[in-house]
Amino acid sequence: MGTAFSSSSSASTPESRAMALAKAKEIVASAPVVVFSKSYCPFCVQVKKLLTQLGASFKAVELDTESDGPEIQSALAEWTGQRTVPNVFINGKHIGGCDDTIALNKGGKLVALLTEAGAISGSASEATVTA
Ligand SMILES: N[C@@H](CCC(=O)N[C@@H](CS)C(=O)NCC(=O)O)C(=O)O
Repeated sequence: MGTAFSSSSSASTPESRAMALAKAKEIVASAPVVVFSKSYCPFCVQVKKLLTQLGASFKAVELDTESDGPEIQSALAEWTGQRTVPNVFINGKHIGGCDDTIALNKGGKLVALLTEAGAISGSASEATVTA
């Protein structure tokens, strides 16, 4: 019989939520570019491909392969208001999802952000400009 106080190993508690949020923030601070992703997500594949094509280094965290992936995803939703993946951060700043990242690139702003963050070396981005 369940009670109002029954617990299970997967129940989220204020403590486990705080830990997941702290971990998400630690990951975001650990690299110039972080993509919270799921390995099977086509939008994630697209964003990772774009960053790779721009010559940017990035850290991808595949939430579907991490044991605490669901907790991290919930923490990200609480923190950024975005529950979907990809969830992209540049220089610690929340950028958004695939659409947002592509829009920044189309608007000509993504490379500058990536360069400022140190994810692309200046010469590499300039090397794409041909005579
Ligand atoms: N418009 C979003 C689409 C992202 C999206 O729909 N992602 C799916 C995975 S393919 C998602 O996060 N679904 C909810 C979930 O996996 O919990 C974007 O541009 O990033």
